[in-house]
Amino acid sequence: MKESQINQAFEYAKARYADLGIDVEKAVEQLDKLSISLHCWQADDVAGFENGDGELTGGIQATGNYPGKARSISELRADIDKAMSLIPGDHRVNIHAFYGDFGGETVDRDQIEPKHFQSWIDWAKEKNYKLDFNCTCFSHEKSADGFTLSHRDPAIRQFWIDHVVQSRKIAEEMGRQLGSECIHNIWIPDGSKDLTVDRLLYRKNLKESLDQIFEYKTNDDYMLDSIECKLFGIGSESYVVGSHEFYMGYGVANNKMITLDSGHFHPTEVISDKISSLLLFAPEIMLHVSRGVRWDSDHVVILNDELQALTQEIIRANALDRVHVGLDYFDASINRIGAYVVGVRATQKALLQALLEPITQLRAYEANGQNFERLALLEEAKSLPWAAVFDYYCLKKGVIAGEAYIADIQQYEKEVTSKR
Ligand SMILES: C[C@H](O)[C@H](O)[C@@H](O)C(=O)CO
Ligand SMILES: [Mn+2]
Repeated sequence: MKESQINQAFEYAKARYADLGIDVEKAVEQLDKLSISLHCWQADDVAGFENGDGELTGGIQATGNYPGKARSISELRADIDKAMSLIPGDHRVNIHAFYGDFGGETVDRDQIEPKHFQSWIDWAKEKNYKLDFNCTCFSHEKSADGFTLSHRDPAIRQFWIDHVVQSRKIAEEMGRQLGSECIHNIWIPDGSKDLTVDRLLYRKNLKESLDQIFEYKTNDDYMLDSIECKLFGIGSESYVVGSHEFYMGYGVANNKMITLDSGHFHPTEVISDKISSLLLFAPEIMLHVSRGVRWDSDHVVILNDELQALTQEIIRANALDRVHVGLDYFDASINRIGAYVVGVRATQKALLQALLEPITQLRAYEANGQNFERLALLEEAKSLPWAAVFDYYCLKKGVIAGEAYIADIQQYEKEVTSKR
């Protein structure tokens, strides 16, 4: 796309949106302030760097064997840098605890410390990224029977409690050094393949473990806690301890942020409609935007109806300061850098569309009971020239606009990832 074409299309878009009373420049400014948290685990199929051949467990699976996955911290960082170069704006990187820089040492999960993540912090500082963090309660011998923080054995529970406390300290240090609150997310795989009779016992254990974890007080200026539910996993089809009701109850009772992962609910259940409810009861929301296809399959995020509904709900609720947008998928069947870029750009496009929505008029129609008019304008808004505004935003940020980024990723594949 030629620069002149982009500018010309933008001028038309600006005028078209102005007809509807929408300030396109303001929407671009707002979009530019929206940081998306890029999950580090797409680049290496959730392998981590504790030990090279560790099996991925916890009921999640990265399917596919596309060549070129990152095999080391430096390869992973280079891939993220490449993806970031094709995404307009300043963003965050979301790291799991088993991605520590352990320098060849064996450091068990309950022993991890901020020093094992200093090189991540230094890299983030240099590249102007902010960081988010997660404890890793899977892919470990002490989670092999499917239970961690809710385990029947108090010694195993204590091991995972210690791990999560250490992880929260690391998150706090990341936030302190980078000057931006690091969100620490707790997701655990605990659950059973088949009918479980002592459901209350495990949930009681989990509640007590969380209480103990949060007894360690962190500085809210540096880190924020979030808790993530799930409906089922592979091998935990019948029972998951940390269900939606469990964490919603815990979060509301204890003033904790709730993480909503689009893949963690019934196949036809959407998270977009949960936002306006949760905002009334929970302090903040973290989103793990994913795309489940038939199950929590973690497909690459695309600009589909649910992504649009999700961003509309955030913008309509004026909740950009309380809803944090992160991605969570791991597709090992396609170019992994491409997977990042497609997912983040789709999320940005959805946010932009939502920012450009003729909301004042839509609200007026709704208040007057003019439901045909509301429906018609919602339909018309879908084909307004928002794509021209996104191309302009890319141009303004010095990032390739349109599909031309495909060739750039192909080049990186030829020169870098195909040689791994
Ligand atoms: C790597 C995990 O997928 C991630 O931490 C967690 O958020 C999840 O969604 C598990 O299904
Ligand atoms: Mn998730």
